[in-house]
Amino acid sequence: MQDGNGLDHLAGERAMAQFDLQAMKVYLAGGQREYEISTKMAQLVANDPVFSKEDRVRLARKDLYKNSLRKAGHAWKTILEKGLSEVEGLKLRHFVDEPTYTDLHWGMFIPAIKGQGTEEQQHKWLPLAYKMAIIGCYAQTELGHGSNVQGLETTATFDPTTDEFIMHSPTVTSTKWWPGGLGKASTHALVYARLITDKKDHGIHAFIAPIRSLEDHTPLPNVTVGDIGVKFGNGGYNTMDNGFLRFDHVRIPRENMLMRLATVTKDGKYVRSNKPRQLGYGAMVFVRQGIVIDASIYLSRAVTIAVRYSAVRRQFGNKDEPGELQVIQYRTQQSRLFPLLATAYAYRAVGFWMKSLYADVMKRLNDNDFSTLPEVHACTAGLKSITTSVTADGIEECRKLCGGHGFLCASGLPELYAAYVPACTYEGDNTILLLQVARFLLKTLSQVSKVRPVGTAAYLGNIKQLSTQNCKVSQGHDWLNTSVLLEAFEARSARQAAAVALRLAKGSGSEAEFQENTPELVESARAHCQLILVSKFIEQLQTGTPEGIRKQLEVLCYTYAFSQLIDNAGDFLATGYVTGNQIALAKEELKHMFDKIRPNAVALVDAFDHTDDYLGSALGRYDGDVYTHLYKGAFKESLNDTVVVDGYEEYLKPVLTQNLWAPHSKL
Ligand SMILES: CC/C=C\C/C=C\C/C=C\C/C=C\C/C=C\C/C=C/C(=O)SCCNC(=O)CCNC(=O)[C@H](O)C(C)(C)COP(=O)(O)OP(=O)(O)OC[C@H]1O[C@@H](n2cnc3c(N)ncnc32)[C@H](O)[C@@H]1OP(=O)(O)O
Ligand SMILES: Cc1cc2nc3c(=O)[nH]c(=O)nc-3n(C[C@H](O)[C@H](O)[C@H](O)COP(=O)(O)OP(=O)(O)OC[C@H]3O[C@@H](n4cnc5c(N)ncnc54)[C@H](O)[C@@H]3O)c2cc1C
Repeated sequence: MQDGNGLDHLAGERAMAQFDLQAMKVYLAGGQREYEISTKMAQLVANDPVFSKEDRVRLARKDLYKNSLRKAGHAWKTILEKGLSEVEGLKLRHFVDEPTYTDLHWGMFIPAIKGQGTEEQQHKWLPLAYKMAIIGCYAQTELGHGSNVQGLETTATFDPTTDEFIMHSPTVTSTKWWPGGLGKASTHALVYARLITDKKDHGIHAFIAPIRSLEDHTPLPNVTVGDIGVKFGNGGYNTMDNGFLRFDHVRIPRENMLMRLATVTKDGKYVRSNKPRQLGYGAMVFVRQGIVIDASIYLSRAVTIAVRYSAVRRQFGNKDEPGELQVIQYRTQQSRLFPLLATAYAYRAVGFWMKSLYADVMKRLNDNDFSTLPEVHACTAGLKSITTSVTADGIEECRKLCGGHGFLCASGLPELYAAYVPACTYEGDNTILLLQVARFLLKTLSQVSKVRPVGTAAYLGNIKQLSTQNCKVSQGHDWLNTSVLLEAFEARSARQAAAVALRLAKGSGSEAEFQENTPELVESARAHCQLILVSKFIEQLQTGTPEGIRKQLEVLCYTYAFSQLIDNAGDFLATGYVTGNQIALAKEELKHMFDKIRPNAVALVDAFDHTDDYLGSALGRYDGDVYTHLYKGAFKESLNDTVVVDGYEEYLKPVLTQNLWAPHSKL
């Protein structure tokens, strides 16, 4: 979508494209309707001055937060006034492009009530939440515990004499700490606390606690609440009011405990339902599945900036060609940049698949079928972990790929990184999540002779064959076969998992031995997730991709798979499945893929359809007019508000005119 001044410095690049750009845009948007909604919402946001992102990195925290409240309020008003649908509203929020309290309200508070509330409770709370008459957050993490949910200390003690729970924060470490939207905006918190009835601790359950007055927004009696402070980077995640919260024996009605998974009766009896307690983690699973597509979006933004800039930027040259070379011509630039481009495409395809996986498990849960829950948990946890780690590192790599100018906030990359990098921690620390995948793999392997693995773990059913047969590639083009590639990833993953499982099986089964093997367990989980990513990219590509884009997607798919193979060559070699020579052949094939991407590179990032407003980058502009806009941008810098800097009289002038230190100088 062009919104520059008409002069297209990248026109030559675009003329080289060999695929149907429009069809690719529609594919990446997830369909024609999604594409149209996206286009409409992007324009709506770009044309509304309230949503301007200008100066965000220069604002002081108070102003930044107030402006973010203004935008969130305006977004809600726009949704209501224009009668936007849910999908349109979500897209509008997406283009407003800053973390805010409504994310937690819609993304976690409401899903948790839906998943854990009884019908009666949903009836009571959801209408209020849907019209935003209350604002909710998800208050799970505490100062002392985040990953270890079972270690949370906040208590909810039932008092049968008044039919109430007493919410209490018994220690400093029990202070709720981090929940987004809690600090300043929320009126209600979904609090995870230890349920205690008749002195018995039943473990962690969810409660809806009112925390601020609906009259004047002041904290309710005996509630201490506020913002935890400035976070990493300028702008970035600082638009969010991550908060702290303490209760001092605060009473809430018994009905405020979400009772779909367990109930407390009026006389204080605790009754568990026959549903798995892990459903209490449902809101996390929901967000984790959404994070995969989100990773693709963030990575594609960074890659769009780096590809366009690399096509504009010229350095050095060679005696065979006149003028200087575009840096995108350099093999080293291509070998750092094109795999990231392919990764953004891979995550988009896998993100679409995740949505269908999630829809399927929700349907099953409604029918009381819990059989696929462990696999879905492993998939969402594992792919959340891998995709956020790679994306955060990928954004930083794109910054470096843009040289010095990438370090300027005008490139858009520092703020993008600051906003994105906490995704490696929230919704589950990435190592903790890989350990969950590893536990799932160990369990699957331990039962493999009795229970045939299904879904993404099905390949483990062929463990014998995968452990004995080696890769048959003898020439480069042998790698250009998706079955050959898939088998390589399956064999590597199966062998890594089997090796660590065997080592553990030979031991005493102690927790210490498990701990000793956690680095290998994490590596085997990563191998399993990389297999899922490669296999689902291939699968998506083979199911109904339009003709005009299939070839390019194939090139990207091979690029992704080869670069994964090469980046993890050590693991592949250590399993004995491939030889050094086979890896070398894959490297050559990867270079051929780079040659195929090169003429399409700019069009492939155009296909993500990020507007200039959304990208917010002088380097990634659609028209490639980088230097004019970097130069113009410098005049927006507040230090340049005056020609002579504020501070000259007090601090510069004495240095320049009084020669204060000169008599003592040895120079
Ligand atoms: C940017 C967002 C992008 C897109 C999202 C799209 C839409 C949503 C829109 C907006 C969202 C808005 C904003 C998001 C941004 C930030 C918000 C951040 C929020 C948070 O961070 S909330 C707090 C998150 N906290 C965690 O993730 C904690 C991590 N810890 C855990 O998950 C658990 O404690 C852990 C590590 C799994 C251990 O739990 P526990 O001790 O209870 O279990 P065990 O280890 O004993 O395991 C028991 C058993 O249960 C299985 N299991 C564990 N978890 C799950 C699960 N979630 N589902 C199913 N099953 C689970 C486990 O495997 C064991 O099985 P086994 O007995 O071995 O068979
Ligand atoms: C921006 C942001 C927004 C957030 N929003 C929310 C929110 O809305 N609601 C909410 O409730 N929470 C929220 N959180 C909290 C977040 O979910 C937790 O920070 C996260 O789950 C990690 O937990 P932790 O901080 O306790 O890390 P820790 O578990 O203390 O991790 C510290 C280190 O120890 C390692 N480690 C810990 N245990 C093990 C182990 N068993 N084996 C090996 N290594 C281990 C980890 O890998 C990590 O390297 C947010 C956090 C951030 C940064």
